[in-house]
Amino acid sequence: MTLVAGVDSSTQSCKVVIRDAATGALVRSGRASHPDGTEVDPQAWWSALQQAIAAAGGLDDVAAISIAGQQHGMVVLDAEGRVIRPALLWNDTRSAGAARDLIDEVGADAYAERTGVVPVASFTATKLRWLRDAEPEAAARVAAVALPHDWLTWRLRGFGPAGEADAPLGPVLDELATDRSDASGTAYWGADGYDRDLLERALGHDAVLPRVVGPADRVGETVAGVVVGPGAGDNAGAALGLDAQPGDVVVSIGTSGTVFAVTEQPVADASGTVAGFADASGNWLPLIATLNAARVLDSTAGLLGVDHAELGRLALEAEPGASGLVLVPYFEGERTPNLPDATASLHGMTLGSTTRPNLARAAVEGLLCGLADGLDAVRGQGVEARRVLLIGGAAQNPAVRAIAAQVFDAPVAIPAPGEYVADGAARQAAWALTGERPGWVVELAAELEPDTRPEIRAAYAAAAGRVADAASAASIPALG
Ligand SMILES: Nc1ncnc2c1ncn2[C@@H]1O[C@H](COP(=O)(O)OP(=O)(O)O)[C@@H](O)[C@H]1O
Ligand SMILES: O=C(CO)[C@@H](O)[C@H](O)COP(=O)(O)O
Repeated sequence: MTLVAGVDSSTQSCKVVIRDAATGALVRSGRASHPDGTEVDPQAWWSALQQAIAAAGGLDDVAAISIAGQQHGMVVLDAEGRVIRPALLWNDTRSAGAARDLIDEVGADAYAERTGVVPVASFTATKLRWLRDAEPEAAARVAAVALPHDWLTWRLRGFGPAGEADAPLGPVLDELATDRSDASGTAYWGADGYDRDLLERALGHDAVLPRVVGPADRVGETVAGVVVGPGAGDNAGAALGLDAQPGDVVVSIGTSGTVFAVTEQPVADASGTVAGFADASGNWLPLIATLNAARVLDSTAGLLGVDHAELGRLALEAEPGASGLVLVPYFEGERTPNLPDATASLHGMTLGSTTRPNLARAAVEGLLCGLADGLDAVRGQGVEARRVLLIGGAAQNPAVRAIAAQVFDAPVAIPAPGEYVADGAARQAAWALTGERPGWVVELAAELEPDTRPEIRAAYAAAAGRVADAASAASIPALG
């Protein structure tokens, strides 16, 4: 049996799956946690990757590996291959002002046309601009800019800072490599490749960027001779892992909430709502992302003093609409809509509505309504949604599944529990190894017909609209 490995180095953890290259059967798996915070030393990801590989039984009998990972994180390296400062992650909003500055200088239309995206705080370019302005000495030392999966792939192949025992090949920056999907989340890459003018505007000078290789290209080998594939951004990895087809819209509820589909044509939304990313198969991946997803439930469960199972039971005890209680869940600011400084708010509190079941339900409804707005936006770019494929940690919750069928106006299919980002990376590893895209079958655990309750989204839209109005009123300077 030929084995391949796939990795998801995500925000909260590193997951490794090892599968039979021929059938896709899961042979073994492992995971390790990542530190909390929106600023993380990449060394923690490297340690977690090694722990997760060990927990999955190691790579001695594995023929190929690919790494998918959280998108956009800024990993800056000096000329000796050392990480200059902790990486700023996709959910770090300190670069919101830098995003506005870049749009003012370049224009939203020009950004959308050149890169498929309009900068928001999540994207790498804005983090580089923040570095240039806030930490100019660090910015001046930047010799190369990588993303989390690019850097891990480089380290796995034996490159790294000079003198490190686990980096025998040293700091060869030109050996950094990536794929289209992750490059497309930088806001300095477009269909024609890197846009060096946009990189220099952001960072203040040119730098080595990872070579962008094709979806099935090998980027090299590990020191032990395991073939290494290009890797991918995590959402593109999930689309590949699910083998998403036209008509499938994937909704992922992990640390981020994302809504995306694979399309043959690129998207350029100058409003910036839908990001026109690339996918991991040579196509495109229009996507919206929210900053507040599974952790809305983590937080609400903590507040109620219950575990996820009990939170779900409570939520299903309440009526649709939670008797008027609405949670607008912008705990970490928000990206869609673009409200980086927002905080979460609870609306419709009365003596009658303020119950534990209603609060549990309002949390689930709030996070799903944000994603339903995202589904509308993705559809607005011409994407057809014949069904929603619901994945990510929170998709395991029965209340999330049932309420998804009430909030989304399309059938909801729940793939069998699995790590679809890591699975996509494993498919890519098999593709790089054999030259053929695997045809592994994805099983469904459940299929739910729409049970649409429009009152849920109507109440949410009213409350979220008030939050957006208050934010824009606060940003208008007073007269006189
Ligand atoms: N049954 C559940 N109900 C609700 N949330 C859950 C459940 N199981 C896991 N989660 C949450 O899902 C998140 C992890 O999901 P995952 O897709 O692995 O995220 P990421 O890939 O961003 O690290 C955690 O916040 C975890 O608490
Ligand atoms: O910013 C985005 C997509 O644009 C996020 O989807 C990140 O890629 C983080 O993913 P998870 O850790 O939530 O899977």
